[in-house]
Formats: sequence, C-alpha cells, structure tokens
Amino acid sequence: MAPRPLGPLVLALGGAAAVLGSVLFIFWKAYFGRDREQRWDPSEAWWGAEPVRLPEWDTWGLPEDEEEEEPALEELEQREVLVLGLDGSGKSTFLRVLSGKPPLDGHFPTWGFNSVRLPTRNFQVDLLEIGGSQNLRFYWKEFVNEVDVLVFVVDSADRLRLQRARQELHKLLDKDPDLPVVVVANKQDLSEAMSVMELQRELGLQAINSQREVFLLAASIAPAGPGFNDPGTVHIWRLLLQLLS
Ligand SMILES: Nc1nc2c(ncn2[C@@H]2O[C@H](COP(=O)(O)OP(=O)(O)OP(=O)(O)O)[C@@H](O)[C@H]2O)c(=O)[nH]1
Ligand SMILES: [Mg+2]
Repeated sequence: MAPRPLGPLVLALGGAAAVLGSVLFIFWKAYFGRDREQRWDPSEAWWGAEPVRLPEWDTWGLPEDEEEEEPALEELEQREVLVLGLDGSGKSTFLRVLSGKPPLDGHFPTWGFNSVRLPTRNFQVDLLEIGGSQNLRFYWKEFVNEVDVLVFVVDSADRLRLQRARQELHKLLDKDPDLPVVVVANKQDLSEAMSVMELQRELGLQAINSQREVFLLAASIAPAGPGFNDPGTVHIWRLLLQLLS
C-alpha cells in the first residue's frame, strides 16, 4: 500500500510542537543564558521562580560554625541544574521541598517548565524542571548541553516504566558525555520500591564510562507515611552543592 500523505491535523500538530520547542528554547536561552547581561527581576517571575531567600536549605551545605556575612544576591554567580524524569517521578515535589513548601497532595503534571532559584553562599542555583509527559520528553535533549548538572528522578516503585526511564536517561547521557548526573531513586518509602542495587543494574548505570560523574541516591522526597525523618533531599542538595562548587 502506498504511504498516505500526512493529514492537515498531523501537520498542524507537528508545526505546533516545533513552535513550542523553539519558544521553550528561546526562553531558556534568554532567561538562563550564561552570557546574558540582564539580571533577574522578581517582578518578572511569572513562571514560578522563587525570589525568596529561604531559611532551611541554604545552611544544609555548610558546617555549623562557618557563619559568614552573606554576599548580595546580585553579586552571586549562577549555576544551572536540569531536573528531568518520567511524569510522576517526583520532580516538582523535589523543587517544592527545596523551596520550603509542603508537597502537594496528588500528582499535578507540569505542562512545560517549572523552576526555582535558590541562593547559596557562593552562587545562585537555578533548578529547572521540564515536565515528564511523553510529548515534553522530546524537548529534554535541547537543554542538557546548557546546564551544569542533570538530576534524573526515577520512581523506584514504577517497575512497568523502568525500561522507559532507562532509555530516556541514556539518550540524555549520550547527548552530553561530560555532564555530571545525579540519579534520584525516589519513593523508597513505598513497599514495592526497587532497591538501589537493583536500580543501578536495571538502569544500566554500571556500564557507564568511568570518566563521567554519575551518582545514584536513594530518596523519599515526599514519603507517604510517617517514619522518614531523613527523606534524602538534604543529601541530594549537598551533593549538588559539591558538584556545582
Ligand atoms: N510515596 C511517595 N510519593 C511521592 C514521593 N515523591 C513524590 N511523590 C508523589 O508523586 C506524585 C507525582 O509527583 P510530582 O512531583 O508531581 O511528579 P513530576 O515528576 O513533577 O511529574 P510531571 O510534572 O508530570 O513530569 C505526587 O503525588 C507526589 O506527592 C515520595 O518520595 N514517596
Ligand atoms: Mg512536575
């Protein structure tokens, strides 16, 4: 049978996707580009950037007796962290918890970007989530070469989609062979969660080039039940600070 020509709807959708990709990319370059001269203005933070200096997390990376005067925000250099992972893995929750906000009750998919800006002693950290739904994964690769670290969040209890997560992760690894990667094995609080050893094997992390910095951290960013005084977010944050320093 001869191939059918693309229908107008398919062409329109393709065009819309291309436009969306370009807009996202231009926005990223304009907003987080390394060479930009314009400083961030909190009044323009319409997409959810966090202008506030938060009390808890910016001391997590510091020994307690090293209290120094903090530099002004506008003097700080910037670092960019891209937060990716399949839909529902816990990316938005991670950003919320880092911002000192409580996790939301239920899954509210990110239909585009989500970001927070966290000032630390020596630099500001921009964390950018791109939603993990299938149509948004296409754009992930456009951003990996623009950032300092990739955080890839995995739902440890989602056995059905683990191979999909593996494929998406390795596509990103192939795109930038030098980018440090922190894989977060989230939802360890769930009884069906895979262990870190199992995830390391199933995600193909052992086979990765030893030159690359790859870390696999267990976490329960928003544990469903009590008994998790140390859900792991602090460890992830400390590791990020080390990698970004
Ligand atoms: N049990 C458990 N649930 C969690 C944990 N972390 C996040 N969740 C839940 O997982 C669901 C999805 O979390 P989100 O942070 O919205 O997921 P996401 O990765 O941002 O998803 P998309 O925006 O669709 O790509 C929410 O109901 C969270 O409360 C965890 O450590 N344990
Ligand atoms: Mg999200």
